[in-house]
Amino acid sequence: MSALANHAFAKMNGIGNEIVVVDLRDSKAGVTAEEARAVASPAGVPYDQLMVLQPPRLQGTEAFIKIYNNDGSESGACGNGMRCVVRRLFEKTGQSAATFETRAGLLNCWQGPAPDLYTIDMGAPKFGWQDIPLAEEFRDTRYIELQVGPIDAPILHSPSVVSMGNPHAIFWVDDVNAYDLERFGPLLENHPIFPERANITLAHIVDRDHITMRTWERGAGLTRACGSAACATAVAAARLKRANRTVEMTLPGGKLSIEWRERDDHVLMTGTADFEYEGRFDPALFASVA
Ligand SMILES: N[C@H](CCC[C@H](N)C(=O)O)C(=O)O
Repeated sequence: MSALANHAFAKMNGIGNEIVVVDLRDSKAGVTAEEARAVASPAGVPYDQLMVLQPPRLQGTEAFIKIYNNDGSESGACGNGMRCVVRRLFEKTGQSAATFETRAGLLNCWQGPAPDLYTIDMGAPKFGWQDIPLAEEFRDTRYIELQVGPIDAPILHSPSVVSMGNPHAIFWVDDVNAYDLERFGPLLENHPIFPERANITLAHIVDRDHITMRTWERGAGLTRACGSAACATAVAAARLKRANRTVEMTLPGGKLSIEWRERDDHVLMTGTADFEYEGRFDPALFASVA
């Protein structure tokens, strides 16, 4: 039987990014892609990302976290999901700081500057074409050659690309709502230039301190917020010298503050996390899962 049958979960969201948190630290079991998809089914607890806490592998960490998209694929990073995990831990233990391990490395997290704010150190961005990864060499990833639409009149073109532990492409536009992201998102997410697919963001630099954005997520589709995309966008804008290293990001679901710290190149993301409800998974969800 699935380890998730009757297991407790928490439904949360990070500025509208739908998150389910499952604590499997007391179990040897992991979650398969099939189980992750079963949870995401309409009869389950639909989510953008499923955050699974597994027993810590390294001393000084709270847990090893596996991050699933609702299509069952795994991601190395999920900024909004991390704030949800952190809020839940802090509320249960009274801690105000914690370190977690994910596929992309160690993440330090702490209570933000107000009681409802949480800060995640998302680590250093990577810009090398092999790091994103891209399928072919681009020396300068501040803009890469990629477009959708007619060759002589592209609708979207020349994105910046960044890895935040997961792949991001950011298209700079004047109005993030003027494009049919639901149509272009899947084409760009699955473009052969991105061998591991990519999260696709439309971003508008309002001024040096403020950016508006919308994201089509790899493996999850349109979401109300993508924290790692907010980090990637802030970094890409600063790299182009079009924004400051500390910026406020406006996403469909709310706001995030991003600081790309000079001292160590790390990206700090601060925002809220909301608890919605908790429950136990219906075993029937996993009936057809091996
Ligand atoms: N919503 C998440 C990102 C999920 C990333 C995922 N879509 C991928 O890279 O596969 C965030 O807040 O950072």
